[in-house]
Amino acid sequence: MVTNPLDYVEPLGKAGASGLGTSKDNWKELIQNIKSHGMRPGVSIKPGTSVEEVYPLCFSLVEAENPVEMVLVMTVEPGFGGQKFMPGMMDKVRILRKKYPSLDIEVDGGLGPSTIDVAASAGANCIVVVYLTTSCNQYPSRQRHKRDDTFNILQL
Ligand SMILES: O=C(CO)[C@@H](O)[C@H](O)COP(=O)(O)O
Repeated sequence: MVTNPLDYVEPLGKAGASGLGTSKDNWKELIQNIKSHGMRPGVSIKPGTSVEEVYPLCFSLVEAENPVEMVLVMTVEPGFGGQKFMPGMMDKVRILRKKYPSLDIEVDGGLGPSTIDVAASAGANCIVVVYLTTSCNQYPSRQRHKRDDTFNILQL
C-alpha cells in the first residue's frame, strides 16, 4: 500500500510488475493508467474498511470504466509481518466471492499452514505468505479463476 500509487505506475510497469493496486480517490484514472502500462489493477482493503467500499471499483455500469481485477483483503493491519491472522476478515472474502465469482481475491497477513485453508475455503484464490509459497493452482476449487498472468503470490 502506498500513498500516491499514480507515481509508481510507470516505474513498476517498466520493472515488470504484473499488477498494481489503485486507490479510492482517483481510481478511474489509476485503473486506466495501470492497464495502459500492461498491468492488472487491484485494490486493497484494510481491516477497518468495510467491503462495501470496493463495490464501485469491482463492477462498472459504464463500458468505458474498467473495474479492478483483484481485491486484496488485508488480514492484519498493514505495516509489518508476524501479526496474527484476523479470521473476522473472512466474511469480506465470502461476500466478495459470492458477489464476484471470477474476481481474484487475495489475502495478506498471518497466512501459514494453519490459516491458508481457512482463507481458501472462504473464497480467496491468492495467498500472500512470507516463508511458505503456494499458489492458486494448488486449490482445485479455485482453478476456474486461474489465469496465466494472475498475481498468485507476492513472496517477501
Ligand atoms: O503488513 C503487510 C504489508 O504491509 C503484510 O504483507 C505482512 O508483511 C505479512 O506478513 P506475515 O503476516 O505473513 O508475517
